[in-house]
Amino acid sequence: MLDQNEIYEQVLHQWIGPFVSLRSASLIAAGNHNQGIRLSSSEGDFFLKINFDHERDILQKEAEGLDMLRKATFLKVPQVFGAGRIGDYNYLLSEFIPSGRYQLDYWENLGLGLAHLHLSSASSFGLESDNFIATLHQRNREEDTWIDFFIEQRLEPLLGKAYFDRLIPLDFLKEFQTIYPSIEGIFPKEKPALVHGDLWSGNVISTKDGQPCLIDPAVYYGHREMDLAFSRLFGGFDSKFYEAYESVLPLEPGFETRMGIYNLYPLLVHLNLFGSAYLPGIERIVKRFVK
Ligand SMILES: Nc1ncnc2c1ncn2[C@@H]1O[C@H](COP(=O)(O)OP(=O)(O)OP(=O)(O)O)[C@@H](O)[C@H]1O
Repeated sequence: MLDQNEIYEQVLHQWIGPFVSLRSASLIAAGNHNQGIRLSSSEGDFFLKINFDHERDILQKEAEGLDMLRKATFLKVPQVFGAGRIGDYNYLLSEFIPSGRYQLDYWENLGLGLAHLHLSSASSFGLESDNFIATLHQRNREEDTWIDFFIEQRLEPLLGKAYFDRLIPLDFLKEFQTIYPSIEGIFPKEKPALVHGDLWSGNVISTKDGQPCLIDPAVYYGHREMDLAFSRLFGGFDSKFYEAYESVLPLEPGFETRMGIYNLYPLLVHLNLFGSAYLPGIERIVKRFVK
């Protein structure tokens, strides 16, 4: 049986070349579901993300998402070398991003770069295939309207899962669904925009040059305000980020009211992943929209 370093070296041989030799491997991130490992080699450093999911190609989908982001924005996104399975591991091998101190234009560039990303459009909301947000299956069946996509592909699957897993009672599931008609008219009509899909502060890291780098996406063509709402959920980004974004793509009036509705999705993600501590936040938003 191969030891861990031999497995890492095999991954390097497959994607970097037969000549590369591993010098060291160090665990730099032990997340909720994955491990992040810095591989130092004769060809430089690489970032290896692994998990032990036996059935699902979560990191293959993440690799595809990173590639889509890289093609659509001038922001830094790690280059992907490969993804797949070896032994029990599901892995993603990418460029290692050494970190540095934020430069003064960090937030401004992040705002401009996100706006650049959102200028990538498609003819419908969704994506050719499903992917994942953290370890949750994310449905992307294409829909012509944002409201249909948001309800059918985002809210309903996770609401149903939460009920099935006994995280919410039937009464609340029904109350939640009563708000659908009243939210129909609140979204500004916009073209589908390529979104990062999981845009919170932990998924933007600083490069050696102190510039923002996007990681860990859950991409699809959605309403661009999803990314902005999500970015405000856990503390928010610097105000320079929002100013720069709006200098390119201003928001329609009423975003503050709509924000809670968009954030029902990441809150449902958290409810399903981490449990009922996230339910009161969802209940508060739903109550505001119950007629
Ligand atoms: N390409 C990279 N180069 C260097 N470090 C990286 C790279 N990608 C991620 N990291 C580091 O690893 C950490 C975890 O990465 P990532 O968010 O992709 O993992 P995760 O398991 O999905 O995390 P979580 O469960 O917290 O969402 C990041 O916060 C960052 O510090």
